Amino acid sequence: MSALSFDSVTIRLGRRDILSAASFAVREGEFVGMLGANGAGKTTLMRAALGLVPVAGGAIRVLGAPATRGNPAIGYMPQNRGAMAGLRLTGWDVVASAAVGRRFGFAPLDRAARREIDWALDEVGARDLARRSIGELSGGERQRVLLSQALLGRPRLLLLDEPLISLDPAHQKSVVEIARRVCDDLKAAIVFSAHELNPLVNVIDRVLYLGAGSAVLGPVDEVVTGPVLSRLYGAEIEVVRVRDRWFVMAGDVEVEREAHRHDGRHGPAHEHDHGDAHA
Ligand SMILES: Nc1ncnc2c1ncn2[C@@H]1O[C@H](COP(=O)(O)OP(=O)(O)OP(=O)(O)O)[C@@H](O)[C@H]1O
Repeated sequence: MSALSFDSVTIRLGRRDILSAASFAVREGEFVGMLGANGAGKTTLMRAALGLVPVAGGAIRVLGAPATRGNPAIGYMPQNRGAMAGLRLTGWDVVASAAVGRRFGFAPLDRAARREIDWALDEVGARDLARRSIGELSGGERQRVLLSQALLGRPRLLLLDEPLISLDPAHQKSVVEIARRVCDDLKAAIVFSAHELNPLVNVIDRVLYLGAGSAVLGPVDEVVTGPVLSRLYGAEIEVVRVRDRWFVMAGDVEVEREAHRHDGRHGPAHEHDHGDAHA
């Protein structure tokens, strides 16, 4: 059984096919890095797995069952673009708000629920951080707290939407390493979207690349190649590897780096800030 499978899935938004008869299967317990140009459909793919975006054709299955809303087997960390900067709630309260809303009705948290929240915070090394207000944490610290929110209920599939946004390299490294540890500890499959391969390349099991309506999943050295990426980007791409760093080049432009630079990541929250961490 796969953790997440897309079987000939077409997703149409407006007049555009974001995915066009795309097929791939994420194995149970594997860590998949998801890449693709801005607008390739990474967020849409996650929202479709959550049952929030209808498919125009094909079938999505999560752990063998059709994708539906509110699936407790999925932990979801939506994109966060800084909307929490002014928030005075503690990290613990933010994580608890998911527990209250999602799994325990609106009753006060009982001891088991509180233990689960503490466990999730420990899992990402954020129990102490969570005593502080979420608005005063650094971007990397905040991402760890938000990641713990997605762990409540010990899901078998984690969908993490761009956890590295706006983080410096040191924080990127710590978030990626924590995700790897969570993957191993929980034996959960992870789909982790990102704009650049390099922060992920040494920890992921396989890579899922989106583009031109297609999705290609496989080992990094089979997917991140000139021919495959030229098809997905619809442009002549050359992949250059220097020791353990990968450079995806269109002529003399480094594609992933340019996309990141021009996508307004450092500005205020925008339409992607769905603000809803519930599956
Ligand atoms: N409700 C909608 N109606 C029409 N088009 C939409 C809708 N939602 C998203 N889109 C478009 O679908 C495409 C895929 O968007 P999506 O957010 O999934 O891409 P992404 O790969 O996550 O991009 P980014 O890397 O910029 O976050 C984009 O062109 C987006 O503008």
